[in-house]
Amino acid sequence: MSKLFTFEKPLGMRDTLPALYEAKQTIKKLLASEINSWGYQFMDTPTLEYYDTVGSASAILDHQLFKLLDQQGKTLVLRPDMTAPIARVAASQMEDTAQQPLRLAYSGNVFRAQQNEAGKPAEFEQVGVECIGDGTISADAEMIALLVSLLKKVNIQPFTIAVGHIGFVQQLFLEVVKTEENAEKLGRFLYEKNYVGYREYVKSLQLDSKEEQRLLTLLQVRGDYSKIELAQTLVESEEGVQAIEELQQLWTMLEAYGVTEFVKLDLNIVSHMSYYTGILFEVYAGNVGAPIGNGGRYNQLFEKFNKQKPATGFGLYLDRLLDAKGYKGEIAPRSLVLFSKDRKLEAIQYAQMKRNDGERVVVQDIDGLQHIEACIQQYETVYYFIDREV
Ligand SMILES: N[C@@H](Cc1c[nH]c[nH+]1)C(=O)O
Repeated sequence: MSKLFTFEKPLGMRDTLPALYEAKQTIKKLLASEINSWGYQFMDTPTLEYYDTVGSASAILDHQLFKLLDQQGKTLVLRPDMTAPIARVAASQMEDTAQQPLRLAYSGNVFRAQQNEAGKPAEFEQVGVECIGDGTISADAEMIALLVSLLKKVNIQPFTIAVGHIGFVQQLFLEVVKTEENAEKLGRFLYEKNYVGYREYVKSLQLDSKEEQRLLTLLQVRGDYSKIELAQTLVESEEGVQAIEELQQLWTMLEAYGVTEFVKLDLNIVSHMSYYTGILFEVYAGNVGAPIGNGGRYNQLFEKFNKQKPATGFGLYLDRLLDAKGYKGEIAPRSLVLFSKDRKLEAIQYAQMKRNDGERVVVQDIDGLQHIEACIQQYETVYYFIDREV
């Protein structure tokens, strides 16, 4: 085995060096305090879950799961998202009716295997919330309003939240192409944001021109809220009409929150998570090409845990959030107390006093330094406790 190989990391795994670590901590603190102030409570779940329960409930493609065996031969997965584990806990250990709806939050690493060196991480941190047990549109609106609050808090400018409705898209597809299979194919093009492929596929279906036009017009239902009128012309079924009504109610709530300037309508959104059932959304910010966060309503996930509970939530991708902020990798300043052995006591006591005042202080024996000048330059302030000439 070559020596180089020993230093390589598995595909998609990354180290976090101090500057990035500190930047993440700072952002997480801001997010957590805002999330707390909306009454959400943070919790944690294990990194490993059973494949049969959480693994299959999480709605991530099977080949993206990291699988391993425990001592009993049961298949485990590294959690590919936080929503399914939290649903497992909520379904089995948080049943107290007085506490419903549950407002839970998390900050944790999730794992999704990558197939090639596309530079995509296979382990990444998400900060998110879940509102469990509330089926009202008010809960959907709360998600979007909370997101706006968080993005303002961490000072990300500009940002947009694109809001769609997976029920609407599915209904339209079923009304026109009739079979689940064809509907799924259409959905896959939208999920990949491959609009050219979608158009070509629609044409290949050889529908009558009115029906073809319905599917093609869907691509135009993206932009400001007035596009809802176009959406209204596309569906006939009760479920389709209900989806439109839900979006209308949502906008009324978003107006009440005063956040509509940050929101646009996008009925082309189809998520990578298959558990969404209603309103869903994606957050875009800065120059980052992929969404920095996403979420939506998932009213059927709890069936996997033998419960009936409506729920909604979202997750923010911490790395992408930092990218959007144009993070420069600066490290918070530290001071240096440099001492020679004869003055060690003085140095240690001085450093302790400074630490008590909230300063970040390194205490360093000068004999332990190979490059004194270079070291000193790393610090904003240097306190000398040295008798001899430096
Ligand atoms: N777990 C979802 C985000 C989400 C949280 N709640 C609802 N959706 C994801 O990783 O994409």
